[in-house]
Amino acid sequence: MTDQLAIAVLGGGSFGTAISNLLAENGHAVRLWMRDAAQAEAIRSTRENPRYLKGIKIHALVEPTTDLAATLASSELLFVALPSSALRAALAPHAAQLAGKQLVSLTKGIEAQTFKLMSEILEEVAPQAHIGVLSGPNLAKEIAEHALTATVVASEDEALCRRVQAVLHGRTFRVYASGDRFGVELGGALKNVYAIIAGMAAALGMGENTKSMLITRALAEMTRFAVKLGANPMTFLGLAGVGDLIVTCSSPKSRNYQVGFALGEGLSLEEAVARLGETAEGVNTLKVLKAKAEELQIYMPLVAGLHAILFEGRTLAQVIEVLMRGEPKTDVDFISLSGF
Ligand SMILES: NC(=O)C1=CN([C@@H]2O[C@H](COP(=O)(O)OP(=O)(O)OC[C@H]3O[C@@H](n4cnc5c(N)ncnc54)[C@H](O)[C@@H]3O)[C@@H](O)[C@H]2O)C=CC1
Ligand SMILES: O=C(CO)COP(=O)(O)O
Repeated sequence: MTDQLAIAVLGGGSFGTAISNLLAENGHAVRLWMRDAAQAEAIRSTRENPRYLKGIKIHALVEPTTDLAATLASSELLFVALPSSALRAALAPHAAQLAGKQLVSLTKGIEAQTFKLMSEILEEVAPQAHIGVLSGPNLAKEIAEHALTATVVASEDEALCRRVQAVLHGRTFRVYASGDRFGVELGGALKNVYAIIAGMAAALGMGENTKSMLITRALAEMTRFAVKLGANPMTFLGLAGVGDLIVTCSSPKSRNYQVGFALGEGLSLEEAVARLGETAEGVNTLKVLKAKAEELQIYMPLVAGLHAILFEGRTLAQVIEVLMRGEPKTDVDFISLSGF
């Protein structure tokens, strides 16, 4: 073991499990908290998480647990990999135990009622904690299979960044640091929406020019939005911006892409989400992003188009017609909008 730091991962889904394994492979004992006792018992006895990460052996240093209070009390560094819809409700009752701890959000979503990012919720719930986020092109299954991967840890707290690098950086996983927590986190949340669009385009057999146009215009759109909210546009050229956008918009392993693909095959949104049976943050993010873009009057035609298809009864053909007929624009207008 490299040191005796007490580490926990909250959330027994595919990402929480994959990150726990990386920490354990680096020599750290990890408590992996999940709410489902049967799942914890299954992991303990079979050393696999078949529901969320089939076929991956779970390291002996990963200890599944269902006791959240004890896990928080005994850990100094906590990685939070809960769905965005669950994060606040899971942690708020335990706020007192989080003071002084290092909390790193792995969750790529936006809270529906408040438009808060997950690290902002952590900050609100635990104002005395040290807060960071981890984001990048990080498909859980590939991480678990030791595909060479890079990520970004972002925080104003340099000691937190250094500690996360120390415990997670490894033979197959590079951890870069950033001071732009907001930009890194926003990139991870926004790209999920565009992955749904990319999945639809793939199901409809659209060409490579179309896929490239979609990804590039998605980057322009999400950067324009982020700049308006005060983020540094340069962050969107990094791993947590264009890096994550590329992987999620081009891989059938992405759950958001899978939802889009199912929609493109003709399934309803409810059917597509039910068939997936895992977290696809982009559906909720689409709703809140559309409302926010309208409120702030930010031009986001791809977001508006997907929203029109999923929630306003428009057909794909109608939306494509509107998008392609829109007046010609400047290519990289979003950069010139920045104050950086
Ligand atoms: N899977 C991936 O490749 C990656 C996922 N993420 C992010 O990680 C977050 C978690 O996603 P996954 O692990 O992929 O999800 P998943 O769909 O694989 O698993 C979700 C887990 O959360 C648990 N859960 C749901 N509601 C809960 C609640 N109220 N209290 C406690 N546990 C609850 C489920 O039981 C399950 O264990 C998401 O925000 C996702 O965007 C980020 C990077 C990569
Ligand atoms: O964020 C991810 C990869 O970086 C995972 O994407 P999905 O949630 O769409 O599977």
